[in-house]
Amino acid sequence: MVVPVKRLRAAKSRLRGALPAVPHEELALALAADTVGAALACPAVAGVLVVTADPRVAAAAGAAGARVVPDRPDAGLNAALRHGVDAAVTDGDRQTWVAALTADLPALRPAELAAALHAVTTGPPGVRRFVADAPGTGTALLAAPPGVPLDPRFGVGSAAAHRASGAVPLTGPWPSLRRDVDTAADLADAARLGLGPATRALTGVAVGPTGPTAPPG
Ligand SMILES: Nc1nc2c(ncn2[C@@H]2O[C@H](COP(=O)(O)OP(=O)(O)OP(=O)(O)O)[C@@H](O)[C@H]2O)c(=O)[nH]1
Ligand SMILES: C=C(OP(=O)(O)O)C(=O)O
Repeated sequence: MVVPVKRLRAAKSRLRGALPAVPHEELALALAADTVGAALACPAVAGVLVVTADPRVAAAAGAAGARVVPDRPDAGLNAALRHGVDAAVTDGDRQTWVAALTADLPALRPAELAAALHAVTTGPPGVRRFVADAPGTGTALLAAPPGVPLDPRFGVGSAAAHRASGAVPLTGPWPSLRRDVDTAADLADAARLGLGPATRALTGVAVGPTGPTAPPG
């Protein structure tokens, strides 16, 4: 599972100011930490490889148990993913699926990721599959079977681009996988689903099945 993370000072620009009391880089780091933590906790994930040029992201991901490879300078997201997949396939099991997961999924639940990956890896052979984000325009997860290039086409309108490239969209009851956080409204939606520990610590809001509650005191 390859997780790309942009340099924190440039990451999540549309989210800047969403939590006025929190430095923006801390929020971007927390989103990535919760995404990586959920992927590492998912029994269906053999290993997590983070592609980043950011030293703080690299340190946190490495400490959590991910493998880290450096980004290609200024090459962009899809080049980072191709680089990460090359590293994963070279060092890992060539008979396994590879997948890309965006690093802005702070509500991600390991069980939902496992269920999605089960759907990804069953069905007609030889086909790339993807899970769109909640609006249906972007992509949260893209996966390729053994021997098939991932051919990532992330960016604006990536769901359509992935579909046009032959990847098959999957839908299922995986709201935490689809809830990427680009804006303050997305973060509120993620909080309603239940944030991971790093992002929850920054928001100071405990979120239960009935919705957000203010912290005590
Ligand atoms: N390694 C790496 N990851 C990237 C790069 N560009 C984007 N990403 C990651 O790709 C994922 C999806 O990107 P976006 O949702 O657009 O996130 P973003 O670029 O941080 O957010 P905006 O600044 O609001 O566009 C996130 O996990 C980003 O951290 C890049 O050049 N290199
Ligand atoms: C890069 C992507 O994220 P977003 O559209 O959320 O910026 C994508 O979905 O391909």
